[in-house]
Amino acid sequence: MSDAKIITYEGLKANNTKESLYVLISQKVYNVSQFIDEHPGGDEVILAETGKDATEAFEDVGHSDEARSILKTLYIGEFEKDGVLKTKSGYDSSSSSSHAVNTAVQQGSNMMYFVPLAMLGAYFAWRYYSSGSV
Ligand code: HEM
Repeated sequence: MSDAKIITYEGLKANNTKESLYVLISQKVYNVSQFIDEHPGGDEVILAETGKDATEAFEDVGHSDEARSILKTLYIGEFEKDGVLKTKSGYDSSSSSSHAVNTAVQQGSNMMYFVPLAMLGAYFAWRYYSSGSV
């Protein structure tokens, strides 16, 4: 892909009109202007990601292979290698917020152990009491 068009951070930000709406997914840039009206998930969710790195938003939804093949038809070019989005401090704040998400997920998985254990405990307590009374 040596002849791929390179889109800079500024280019990504500048193409934010109805005619050319660029989103960044996995270091590739896509023009979604023709697609947003047809998006099954609605235009707002994509509009919220234009000019930004939409990789997480796109992957979190668990888009189908069909969605990925549509994506290919919208391809514009590659995002500049050390694009500001990856290195600028502005990006750090979003990565620290994703750290918060990771922590929440870890806490969530602790709960995943706790809840079945609590239910098991409740079950044995119930068995203990009900066997005593019968
Ligand atoms: C620009 C690239 C995108 C393409 C080509 C695309 C394509 C699609 C397609 C084809 C579907 C139907 C279900 C499927 O096949 O997976 C879908 C659903 C959906 N998309 Fe996207 N999408 C894009 C970006 C996004 C972004 C950035 C978000 C942000 C959160 C998003 C949120 C959703 C949601 C929530 C649904 C589920 C809608 C529902 O089932 O009610 N999509 N998308």
